[in-house]
Amino acid sequence: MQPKVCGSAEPPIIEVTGLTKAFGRAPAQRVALRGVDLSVAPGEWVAIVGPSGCGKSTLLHLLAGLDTADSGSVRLAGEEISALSAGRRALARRHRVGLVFQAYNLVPHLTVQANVELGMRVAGTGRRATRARAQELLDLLGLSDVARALPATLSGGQQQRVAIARAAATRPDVLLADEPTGALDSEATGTVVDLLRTENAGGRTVVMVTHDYAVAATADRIIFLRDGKVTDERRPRGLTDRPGMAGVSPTTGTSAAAGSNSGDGSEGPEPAGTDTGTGTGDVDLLGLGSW
Ligand SMILES: Nc1ncnc2c1ncn2[C@@H]1O[C@H](COP(=O)(O)OP(=O)(O)OP(=O)(O)O)[C@@H](O)[C@H]1O
Repeated sequence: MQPKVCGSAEPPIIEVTGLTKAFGRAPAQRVALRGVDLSVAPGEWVAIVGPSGCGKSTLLHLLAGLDTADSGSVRLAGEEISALSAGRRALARRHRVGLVFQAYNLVPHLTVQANVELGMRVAGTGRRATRARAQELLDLLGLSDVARALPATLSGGQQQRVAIARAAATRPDVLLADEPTGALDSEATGTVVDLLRTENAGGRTVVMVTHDYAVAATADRIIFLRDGKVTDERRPRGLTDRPGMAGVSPTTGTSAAAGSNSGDGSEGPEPAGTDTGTGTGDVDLLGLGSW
């Protein structure tokens, strides 16, 4: 499936206007979002990047309906979720959204497999289909060996992959992922990016927050957030030219984004020879300056 672009005839699956959010009260108030507008087309893959504390996770939480904004609107598939009660927001989320939290939020007393199956069971998916889908994701993410283990016995990277498998399991319309590769080495990062690409190709809209230049560069579009505002957006490569991350090391700098521009008018990466991303912020994959 060809990723779609905002501005296409189809209405956006996510539409955010004038979103503001602050925490606490003056003088200790922290303003997280200061009027964010964002449209995401169905089937699009968007990366949200920006410095620590600029509001990325807050935005993701509001998109998921986990929290409410002080003002502004969040429409998910045309439904104004900011106006819903917490219970109705939870229902909208359950039907449409898969969430990968920064803290994973796995259920500690359930095995890896049971965690991955959880959403499907809640949704009433049949037993055989549930097993098959869980097995497929565990295989893809290299977790089959730990299917019967409890989350606490896994490494951080393994737990992160379980969280991703759980979020993707129900084939939600929208996958929202907060730092989905934050705890992973370069090989596992490639595996997760490949999985996100597969899910995206299957029609899922993906919105991910990331600090990793190379991971951001795999998206159709990168949104830059700073001080609670969208300051820029870029298309790291042509929409018809989506080189894989498999075999590409985001930590050694041979990035997917170092491929050629497709010449379709989208904004290309820095020319070959430019240092590529490491996730440590020491080189500048897209010529973006510091985030
Ligand atoms: N529950 C909360 N209570 C108080 N302040 C909060 C809360 N959540 C976020 N903030 C504040 O809102 C601002 C934005 O936080 P947010 O977590 O959205 O940033 P971020 O860009 O995701 O950061 P990071 O990259 O470090 O995860 C920060 O100043 C943060 O301290």
